[in-house]
Amino acid sequence: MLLVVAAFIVAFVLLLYMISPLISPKPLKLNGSHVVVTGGSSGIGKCIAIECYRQGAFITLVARDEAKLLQAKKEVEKFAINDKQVVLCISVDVSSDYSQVESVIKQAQEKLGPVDMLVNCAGTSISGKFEDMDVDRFKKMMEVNYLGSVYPTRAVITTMKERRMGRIMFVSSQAGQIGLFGYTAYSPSKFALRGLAESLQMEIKPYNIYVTVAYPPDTDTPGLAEENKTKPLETKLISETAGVCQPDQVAKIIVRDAVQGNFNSSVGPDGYMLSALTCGMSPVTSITEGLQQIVTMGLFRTIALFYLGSFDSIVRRCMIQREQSKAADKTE
Ligand SMILES: NC(=O)C1=CN([C@@H]2O[C@H](COP(=O)(O)OP(=O)(O)OC[C@H]3O[C@@H](n4cnc5c(N)ncnc54)[C@H](OP(=O)(O)O)[C@@H]3O)[C@@H](O)[C@H]2O)C=CC1
Ligand SMILES: CCCCCCCCCCCCCCCC(=O)[C@@H](N)CO
Repeated sequence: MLLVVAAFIVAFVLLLYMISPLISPKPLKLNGSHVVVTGGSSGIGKCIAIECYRQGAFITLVARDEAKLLQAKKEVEKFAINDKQVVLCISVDVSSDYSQVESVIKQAQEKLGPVDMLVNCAGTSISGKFEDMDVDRFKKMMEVNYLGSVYPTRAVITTMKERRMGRIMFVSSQAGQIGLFGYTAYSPSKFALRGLAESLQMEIKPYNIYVTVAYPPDTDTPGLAEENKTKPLETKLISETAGVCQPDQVAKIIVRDAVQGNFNSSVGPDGYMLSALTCGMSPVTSITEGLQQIVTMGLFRTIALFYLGSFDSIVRRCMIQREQSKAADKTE
């Protein structure tokens, strides 16, 4: 009896692998392709641009500050692998006016050809306690991190569908998979990207366009340095769990996953567990990934309960400490 069940399971897994070419997309050739990177003048975005350039892509960097863009262009150009490659800079706010975003994308396509891969990396973060943050921060986060990804995507999608090819990448965050102390404004804007990505992927898969959502942990960038200036102690202690990564390493992983057309892109062992645990109804891009999710889900939930317990105790400890120091101040 046991043997029959085992034989069935083996046959089932073999069958899955036989149909796997139907699920796995064909890798994108970066050499000679046109990659647009929003937020390409700094941090993770700049490293993604460098990684694509090293593989022969033509790059459009999009951000607001022109001086920073020019500086980044120089850095990216050092990694040329042939003398035809070009780095184009475009200064625009991706979050404010759709018609502006549409027109700069059009300019970029006229100069470097249709966009093969769009990397939505422009974004910003703010942390703080819910009641301490200015209410307009909540709007700002949604505008930059969410609408700032909707607009460029909207501007490239029609041409991609006509060409029946392309890649769209959204840079979310581990804080887009789990809500944490201090991220009441930031996390929702990163969770929103997941909803957008899943819906869009279902629409454009028949057109051979693949969406990737990346969930990096804390990464050593100017953006993180800025965020750390006002980060609550609780947020710092909790985030330390997943450590700090280097942007070039994060970029390598993200670009590899986008090229392969993987829906999910995570960094490190915590990132891997978080992604398996929060896969929900997201699309699956390889049989191995699907099988891993099935097998590991219960185990990872068990581990997660311990993490959640330790996060709660960090929050409680910090609260008690604050109250004690407040009481001490009063008695002085
Ligand atoms: N660093 C980290 O710890 C993590 C970061 N992330 C996400 O990765 C992305 C990049 O982060 P990181 O490299 O740290 O950030 P940086 O602050 O170093 O870089 C942000 C980039 O986005 C651009 N940008 C910001 N706002 C706009 C806007 N409105 N319009 C156009 N461009 C804009 C900036 O240029 P300019 O200001 O000139 O416009 C800059 O090029 C963000 O979405 C962030 O949320 C996710 C997980 C961890
Ligand atoms: C099995 C379950 C495993 C659970 C592991 C949980 C680890 C949680 C750590 C969360 C770190 C959040 C980083 C946010 C980074 C970010 O987006 C900002 N720095 C942007 O600047």
